[in-house]
Amino acid sequence: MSAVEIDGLTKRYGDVIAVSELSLSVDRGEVFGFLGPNGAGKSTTINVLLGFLDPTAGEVSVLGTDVTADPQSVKARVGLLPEAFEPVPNLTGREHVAAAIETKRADDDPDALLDRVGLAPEAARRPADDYSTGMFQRMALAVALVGEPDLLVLDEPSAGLDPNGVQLVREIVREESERGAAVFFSSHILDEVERVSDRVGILRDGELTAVNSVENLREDLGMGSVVSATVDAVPDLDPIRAVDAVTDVSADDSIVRVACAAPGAKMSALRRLDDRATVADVTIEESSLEDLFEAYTTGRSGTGDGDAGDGATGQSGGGESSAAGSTADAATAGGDRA
Ligand SMILES: Nc1ncnc2c1ncn2[C@@H]1O[C@H](COP(=O)(O)OP(=O)(O)OP(=O)(O)O)[C@@H](O)[C@H]1O
Repeated sequence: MSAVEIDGLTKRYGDVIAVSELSLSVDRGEVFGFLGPNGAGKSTTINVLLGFLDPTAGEVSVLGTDVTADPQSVKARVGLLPEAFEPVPNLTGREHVAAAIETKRADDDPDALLDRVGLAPEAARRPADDYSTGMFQRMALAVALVGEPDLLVLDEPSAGLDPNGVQLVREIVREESERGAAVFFSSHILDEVERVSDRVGILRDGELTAVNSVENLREDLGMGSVVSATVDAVPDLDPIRAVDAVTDVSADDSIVRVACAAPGAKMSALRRLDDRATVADVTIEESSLEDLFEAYTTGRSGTGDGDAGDGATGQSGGGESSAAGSTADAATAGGDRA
């Protein structure tokens, strides 16, 4: 059974189509990165997923339950880190987490959760409305983790975090996925998404233009990698150009650069080069998720023959919406709050 199954989701706000005919599934234990420019429809999708908004059309089931029919039982099994989590005035960080544990009828130790997200005990005893953005984000993450949820929905989990915090989020996402939870998260930090996601979905004007692993998206667009090899003398390069999925070969005095559209081409090209010259050093530069993101959200493909914007797997329509966030949302979904 999938953790998330979205079938033909459309959400309209009056004349605005925020999400259109979006279909998507996320497996248990999978880390799914949800990307898209501002206003693409990410928060709208998340809000529907969690039962905060009703779909205009389509079906959404979470952990095998129809969200529209039974939003409460879905919320009880989901941990949510909303885009905007508003603190309860004067409530300490620890009290926020304790309230979430009570709301979810979970048996977590609040101190252990706060320790896991790196919020020091002294800080946890201070009112959360005095927290820095990063401290607040750590507390909100602890709230999301309450009750070992089967699905974690994280809207911009690294917003406001320092590099150590970003690294911590990555570790927690991995641990949760290893425990068997699905993780559905949106982020504008593409490096983070690439490091942690099994697959990514890219939304553009409410339409899902691509769903795949980053590696496969690179391959689809022909935006693979560039192998740069330092050689003693540049040989005839035609045999290297003849390797399958090699899209370009160039050289200067001692460096041969080979653009590869598929992972397998790198070693084949290198072997041929090594047969014809002495290779002293090699570096490999992968096209970044930034490049892919640009290609899929503007229709501009970087180097390859791929046709960005056609949609590798997904579909949907355009729009934008409001975020799932807020204290109340976290309370009901992931659970906290007094
Ligand atoms: N309550 C609303 N009423 C009317 N239009 C809305 C409403 N909420 C969102 N929209 C529209 O739906 C579209 C999708 O917005 P949404 O917030 O889902 O995008 P997003 O991808 O989450 O953006 P961001 O990255 O900026 O958070 C936007 O064009 C927005 O104008």
